[in-house]
Amino acid sequence: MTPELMEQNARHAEAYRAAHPSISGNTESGGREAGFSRLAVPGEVDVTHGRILYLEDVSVSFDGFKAINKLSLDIAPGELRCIIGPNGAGKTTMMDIITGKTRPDEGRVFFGSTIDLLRYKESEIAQMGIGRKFQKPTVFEQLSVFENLELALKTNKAVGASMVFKLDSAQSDRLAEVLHTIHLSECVSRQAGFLSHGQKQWLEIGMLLMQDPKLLLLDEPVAGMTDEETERTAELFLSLKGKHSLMVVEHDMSFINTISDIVTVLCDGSVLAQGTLAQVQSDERVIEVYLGR
Ligand SMILES: Nc1ncnc2c1ncn2[C@@H]1O[C@H](COP(=O)(O)OP(=O)(O)OP(=O)(O)O)[C@@H](O)[C@H]1O
Repeated sequence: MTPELMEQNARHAEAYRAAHPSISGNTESGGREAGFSRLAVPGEVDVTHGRILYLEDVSVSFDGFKAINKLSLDIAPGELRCIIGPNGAGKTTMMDIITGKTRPDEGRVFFGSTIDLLRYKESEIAQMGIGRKFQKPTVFEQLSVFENLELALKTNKAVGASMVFKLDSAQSDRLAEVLHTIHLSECVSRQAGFLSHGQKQWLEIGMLLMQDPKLLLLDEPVAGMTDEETERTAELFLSLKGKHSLMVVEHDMSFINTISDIVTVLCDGSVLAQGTLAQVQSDERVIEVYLGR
């Protein structure tokens, strides 16, 4: 992480806090005011109440063990929310619930103000515009960067199951834009199997971006990356926020420091603390369970 990049985001966070004085370490709503607010349009996610994602009193147990325990959390449109917490805190399970992989025993999970995610299947939730990136990159190693991105469009229902697939000009433009965003314009013909670990992660993020997701859930995106790749990933995420909403689970505090506005600390399946990184880092409870003394 260069000092310039950290400084740049520190300035950004400062400006953000100045513009949103209601954000404090203890707000349940976190960065609710952080993003843009749009009028409700039929077929679009209704974010007129300033929330793209809303979880209320969500619980799930596995064999009697409460992995998620009355978890309440919300995210503003365009926000980049960082989630930290000790191993077993429930971070992955929370993402499983949002994406429909795991059904909670109780609670409410809404996408915007009107879409009750608990009524939909995992595939339907993905189609709605919630993209998920798991820790390990899962690109098609035999295919080129271009073909991987093209394939991401083919999986979009709107394209249909046509055997002969040709990009229209809008799709070509989108692909070029995504290539640029993920810093892979120069590797467009390279076979994905020959990319570095970081480049594979960016390619997979690019595949999600091809479908223009409204919300991106990213699980430990910089694990295994070099310092330079981590830095470029920070730049990438900062460039995505505002256009997309992002939820990033990470353990790398330097990375979190560079990208975060609001950090939510999960512990024992619920929110232990929330605020700027500096606020949660000085919270005795967080130091006790996660950051160490
Ligand atoms: N399908 C399952 N069956 C049984 N227990 C589970 C299941 N999924 C998760 N758990 C348990 O729930 C708790 C929360 O797990 P989860 O993977 O969500 O934590 P996490 O915060 O993502 O941890 P890490 O940082 O290690 O990835 C853990 O104790 C885990 O063992």
